[in-house]
Amino acid sequence: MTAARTPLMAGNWKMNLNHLEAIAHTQKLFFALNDKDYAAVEVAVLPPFTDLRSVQTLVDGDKMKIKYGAQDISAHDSGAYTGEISGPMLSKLKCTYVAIGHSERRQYHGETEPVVNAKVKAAFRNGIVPILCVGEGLDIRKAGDQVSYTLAQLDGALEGVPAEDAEAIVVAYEPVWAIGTGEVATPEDAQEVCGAIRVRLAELYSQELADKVRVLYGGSVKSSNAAGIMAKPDVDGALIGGAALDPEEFVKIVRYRDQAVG
Ligand SMILES: O=C[C@H](O)COP(=O)(O)O
Repeated sequence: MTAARTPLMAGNWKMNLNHLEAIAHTQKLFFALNDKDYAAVEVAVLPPFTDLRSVQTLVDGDKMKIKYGAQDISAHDSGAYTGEISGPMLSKLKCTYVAIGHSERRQYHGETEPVVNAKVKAAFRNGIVPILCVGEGLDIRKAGDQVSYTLAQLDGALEGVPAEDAEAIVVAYEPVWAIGTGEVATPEDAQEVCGAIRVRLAELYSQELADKVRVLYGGSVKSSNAAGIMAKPDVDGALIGGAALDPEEFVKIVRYRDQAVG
């Protein structure tokens, strides 16, 4: 990656850790991470909605440099949408980020491209940076269509999003077959699609914008494989699931530069 893009290591806790466990977990990160870590890497956690207030209180109280965000956002800002959490609610909690279009939302909650697109716009409308998740399933990968499939998801999610918003977006390439499976994409696999995402951003907007956007890799990232993936020029960080639930392992990933490139 270029020096101009600060790497982002974001831990997606998924539906794990209640608010008491979240407090204990965040405190462990507070004691483990230091200014050198924060100078080298931006660190973020994406807890469940019910944990956000507790995490906010700790981060504010201890002046932690860790960022936090949500795992989803409603496309609507208020109203009769039972069970939804709105952008204004998340921005009131000072969320920096929100994951949008995670494959688990697409797969289990029927999120289509227009829904993902509306959520991306809702995030920007409320001053929250989307971490837009894209990536192919195993059948698509076996057919060799991973690039065209992922770029079509990117196109759909960014439809009607102006450059002044899009330049802040974070894109996470997460091949579905590598999520929670222990099956990691090779650094070359990650680079192929992350590089294609950057080329498409340049086509949709400009090279200058594409050079600013951080493209993450996600899918079975661990401390043992993070350095190899991060060595690729178009990979600017990682969206980490299972390994982010272990604070020590997460901190090792944040310190990927200390690990050997495998
Ligand atoms: O959001 C995170 C990704 O789904 C990756 O999850 P994982 O690291 O458990 O494979």
